[in-house]
Amino acid sequence: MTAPRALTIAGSDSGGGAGIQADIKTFQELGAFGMSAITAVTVQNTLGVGGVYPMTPAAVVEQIDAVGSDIGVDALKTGMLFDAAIIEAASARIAAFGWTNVVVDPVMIAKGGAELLRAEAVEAMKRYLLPLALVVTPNIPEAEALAGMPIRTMEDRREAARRIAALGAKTVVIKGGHAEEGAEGGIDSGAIGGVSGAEAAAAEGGAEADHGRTRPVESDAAEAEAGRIRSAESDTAEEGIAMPSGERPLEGGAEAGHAAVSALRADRAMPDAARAQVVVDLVYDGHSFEELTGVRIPTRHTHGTGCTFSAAIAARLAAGADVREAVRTARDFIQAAIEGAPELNLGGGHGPTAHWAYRRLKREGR
Ligand SMILES: Nc1ncnc2c1ncn2[C@@H]1O[C@H](COP(=O)(O)OP(=O)(O)O)[C@@H](O)[C@H]1O
Ligand SMILES: Cc1ncc(COP(=O)(O)OP(=O)(O)O)c(N)n1
Repeated sequence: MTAPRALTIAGSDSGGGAGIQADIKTFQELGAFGMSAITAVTVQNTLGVGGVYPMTPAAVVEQIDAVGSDIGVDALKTGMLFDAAIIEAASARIAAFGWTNVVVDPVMIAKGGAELLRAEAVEAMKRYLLPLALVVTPNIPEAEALAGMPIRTMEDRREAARRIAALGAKTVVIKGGHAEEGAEGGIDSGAIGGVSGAEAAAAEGGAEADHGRTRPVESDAAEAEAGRIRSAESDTAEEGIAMPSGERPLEGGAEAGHAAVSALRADRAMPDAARAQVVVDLVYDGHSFEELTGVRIPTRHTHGTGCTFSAAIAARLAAGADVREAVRTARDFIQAAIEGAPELNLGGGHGPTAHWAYRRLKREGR
């Protein structure tokens, strides 16, 4: 019996908040032994990306082969892959090793605007990598690029998830960090608007941490029978908001955010301003949708959130969790990490998240 083994194929972030560094920290926090195949070295801090030095595809392959042939891999994630040649080479090795616990974070553009994937490489990602993905975790701009459509509403998000699943990914998680949930007309049909760093910074300090964390919004017929608010059992059925079994209002802290998340589950009629206080990740397994809702933390310290989220999924898969459990744990992990970010207080720009926060909450029994 070996320890859970997790590999990241991604870029290095000298600032330590994203990329390989975030992945290895996350693996460690969740009890997986972390390994890396570095695709590019970025010159990066909280203020942005100052340079990108890609590896050759052969060097990436050698790293993958070195760990795959000796140590072994229970789950892997991909992050910044930079160009089509690296995507094609890495995909070929993943397929050759027969690895199936594959989490693809289709990193394209850093929050500061730097290009981490060449635009022409999107086609290679769709062709070579997505068919190998057990889970793919695009943010909204990435989902737009992969699905080839704009995303303004939750129904758009569902359609984009269907299109991305059709490319071969078994589970699609369209993350909501870039969305202002239900800014118009509700979470199910409302427009999705970008949240700028400046807006987030302006709002910072407006709410303290929520320790209630992720509340799944199920879409399944059994839940409906149990008297949930609304449900959908499949892609074709009505999809909507339902209250998970045993659900109680969130407790303690971030009162406005709590109220928004609770209202979202209990009553679809709520002010737009309140809806903007939730963050929703949409999960699609090819059959049904699930919405994971959490309190939106008003902070600019979200550097590396996508890397951390996907690494947490991979770590849990490496330990034997199923996809559903892995994604939920990852959502809780990133929520805790963002809540803990202000205590780090690092850098003058978009600061990193606190990778140890989830473990600390667990240790405290929360
Ligand atoms: N302000 C926030 N408050 C709570 N969770 C957030 C916030 N911003 C992002 N997240 C969560 O972090 C994860 C990464 O989301 P996102 O920021 O959309 O990805 P990326 O870093 O790839 O752009 C998702 O689970 C999302 O729900
Ligand atoms: C080396 C490297 N890889 C990925 C990213 C992007 O990280 P992500 O979590 O998607 O979000 P931001 O860091 O851009 O906020 C990165 N910056 N560097």
